[in-house]
Order: sequence, then C-alpha cells, then structure tokens
Amino acid sequence: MSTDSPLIIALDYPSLDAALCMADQLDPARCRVKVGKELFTRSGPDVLEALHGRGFEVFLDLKFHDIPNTVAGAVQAAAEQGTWMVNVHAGGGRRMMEAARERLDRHGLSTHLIAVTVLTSMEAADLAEVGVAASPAEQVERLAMLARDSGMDGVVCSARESARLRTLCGDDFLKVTPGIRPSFAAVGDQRRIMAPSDALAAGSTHLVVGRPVTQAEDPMAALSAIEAELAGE
Ligand SMILES: O=C(O)c1cc(=O)[nH]c(=O)n1[C@@H]1O[C@H](COP(=O)(O)O)[C@@H](O)[C@H]1O
Repeated sequence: MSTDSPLIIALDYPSLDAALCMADQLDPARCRVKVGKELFTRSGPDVLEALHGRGFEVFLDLKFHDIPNTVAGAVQAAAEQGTWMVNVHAGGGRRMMEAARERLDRHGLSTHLIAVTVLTSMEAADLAEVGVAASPAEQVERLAMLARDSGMDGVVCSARESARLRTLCGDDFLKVTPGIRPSFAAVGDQRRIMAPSDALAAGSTHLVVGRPVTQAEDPMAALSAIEAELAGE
C-alpha cells in the first residue's frame, strides 16, 4: 500500500514480535515504518516480509558505511527485498555513494536511496571531538551537496536544516528528518529537534517519529495527535 503521509514510524524494538505488535496497531494508509539496526540484527529479513505482508512501505535504516563495493552490494540486497527506502552515511564519501547509485540503476531498482548527514543526536562539541571543526549546520550543508552530486535522492538531517537544504538542493531532494518532538513528547537523547508542523513548514519531506508514538500508552492516539498538529488543529 502506498501512502501520501509524511510520517515514518521508527519500529525500534528488540524482537520481531514486539515490532509486529506495534505495527498491528498502526495503519499503513496513514504512515510508513522504519526498521533499524537492533530489530534487523535480531530478526533478519523476516521482519521486512512481515511488514510488507501487512501493507507497509518500509524504510530500512541500516546506515551503510563501508568501502564502495560492499555498500553497493548491501544497498542492492535491501532494494531486492522490496524496501521503499534505504540509507548510507554521506561520510562514506562520493565514490561510495556513486557506487550505490550505480548498482541500483544497473538493476532497475527504484528504492529511494538517501544519505545521513550529521546525526540528530550530535551537536558542535560532538563534531569537534571527532575532528570536524564545522558547525552541525555547515557540515550538514557540505554533506548534503556532496550527497546530491553523488546521485542520492535525498538526505537524513535535522528539520532545523531543512529550510537551508530546500534552498540549496531544491524541493524534490528528499529531506527525511528524525528528532521530531510533538508538544506532548519528551526530548530524550535527541539534540537537534523540531515540532512536526514546524518541520514540514521548514521543508522536511518526511518526518521520522519513534518514541513519541511507540512509547505512548495509545500509539494510534499519539499518531492522530501528530496528524492534528500537522493539520494545524
Ligand atoms: O537515520 C535515522 O533514521 C536517524 C538519523 C538521525 O540522525 N537521527 C535519528 O534519530 N535517526 C533515527 O530516527 C529514530 C528517532 O527515534 P525517536 O528519537 O524515538 O523519535 C531512531 O530510529 C533513530 O535511529
């Protein structure tokens, strides 16, 4: 099932059963879902099959970062399993991203291929510690332009950077933004956060939401509350 909702719910769970229990409370007409490292490492491709069988479009968030040939193979494997979106780390560089793009194109695979810029959990001090003197905003701009020039369909960034990237890379370049915090939710370990409606207004094309929905007592009610915030209610 295809949806025009911008919402992607992060199924960050330690088991297939727990993830499917949450998925069964969600509606594939109203959101997509994201499978990340913990869930995929525990459940393997079974989780993709189970979610596709329930009608969800799946973002496989494994943030590949390796030599070009290895990443190209991993991206192909993800796409051949019918995933809607897959990501790599832009920090892997131009040749890595170009190899991934070329591999999908050569096999006629239309999975969206995007690159992570600077993680939303990182701020200037974290970048400085790993030898990056630029501010998060500057580093995101640099990596987003490199990602665009290397054939990516878009980037993962904080919604705080979406407006600038819309100017630099255009409306069609996907801006997938985690660190979304509706008015009712706790910030947790995220640093560069934004409210859902502000994120869309800033130019985010997709909003990744995890704990504000998955840790809610009533996840569908939380999803509805976010939809209401988006509709300006
Ligand atoms: O690629 C991602 O999805 C991602 C990139 C990033 O910079 N920050 C980030 O939080 N994420 C993911 O987005 C989700 C955010 O979840 P919550 O903080 O619970 O809303 C998690 O699954 C993270 O792995």
